[in-house]
Amino acid sequence: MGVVVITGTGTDVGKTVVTAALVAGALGADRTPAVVKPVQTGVGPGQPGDVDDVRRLAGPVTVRELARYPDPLAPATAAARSGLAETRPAEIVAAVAELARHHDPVFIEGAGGLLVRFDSVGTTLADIAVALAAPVVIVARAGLGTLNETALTSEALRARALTCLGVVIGEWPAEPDLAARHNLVDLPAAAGAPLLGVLPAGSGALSTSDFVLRAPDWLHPDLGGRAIDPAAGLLTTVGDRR
Ligand SMILES: Nc1ncnc2c1ncn2[C@@H]1O[C@H](COP(=O)(O)OP(=O)(O)OP(=O)(O)O)[C@@H](O)[C@H]1O
Ligand SMILES: C[C@H](N)[C@H](N)CCCCCC(=O)O
Ligand SMILES: [Mg+2]
Repeated sequence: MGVVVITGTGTDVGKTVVTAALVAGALGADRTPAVVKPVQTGVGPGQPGDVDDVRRLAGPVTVRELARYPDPLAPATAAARSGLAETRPAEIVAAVAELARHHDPVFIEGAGGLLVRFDSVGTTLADIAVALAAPVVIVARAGLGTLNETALTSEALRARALTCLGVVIGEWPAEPDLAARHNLVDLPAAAGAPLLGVLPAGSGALSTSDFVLRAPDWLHPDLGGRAIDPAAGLLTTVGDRR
């Protein structure tokens, strides 16, 4: 699998929970995953960041957080306000390359969506993916509005000749509305890539043992899971429109 970039259609879409599920799948398949969060914002010193959430859900796994800025903002802005040095892309690429010597896969979780700026030069997660020639997973919302957000993200990947492995829905509601149900069918078309996972709402609050046990059922084998069609059990509810 190598290095895989986990982006999202925005912030709070479930990238961290999805990353934890990917780690659980990889550990279950006797792989040696690691997770890099190049820049963590919105978290103060000593508070748990995204990589700590990954370990809380998926269990012990090698993680690296390269920089942290407390304001809940884009990394470039949060770095500028903090007065701390911003994080250079070469530093991120080098840290990932070093981890990839002993870990497979290495997941990189961005901050917010694909084109959020990491530094004052305008470096984005897309630039990091290009530098590492890494494929990308898009984490998307379930409901109304996700088709456009996902298509925009996918188009930005294509414009950079980046490979989109597929889309994962970060939080599938217990009672999906009409838009969410149809999005199971429409998201792959919007993305030009398959739907490779659906995480149920509440999965982020599971215990480690339950999360690890269940995670493979949310993901396609291409992402280390065992669900041939992650939407299969949910698709039966789409019938009421047609
Ligand atoms: N499947 C899920 N089950 C339960 N809670 C979820 C799920 N997906 C997301 N959440 C919750 O939604 C919020 C956002 O999730 P998450 O932190 O994974 O977003 P993110 O895309 O990683 O955001 P960021 O850009 O800050 O990294 C969190 O409060 C998380 O607990
Ligand atoms: C603070 C938040 N949870 C993320 N870490 C950063 C999200 C930046 C989003 C910027 C934007 O797209 O407007
Ligand atoms: Mg996150």
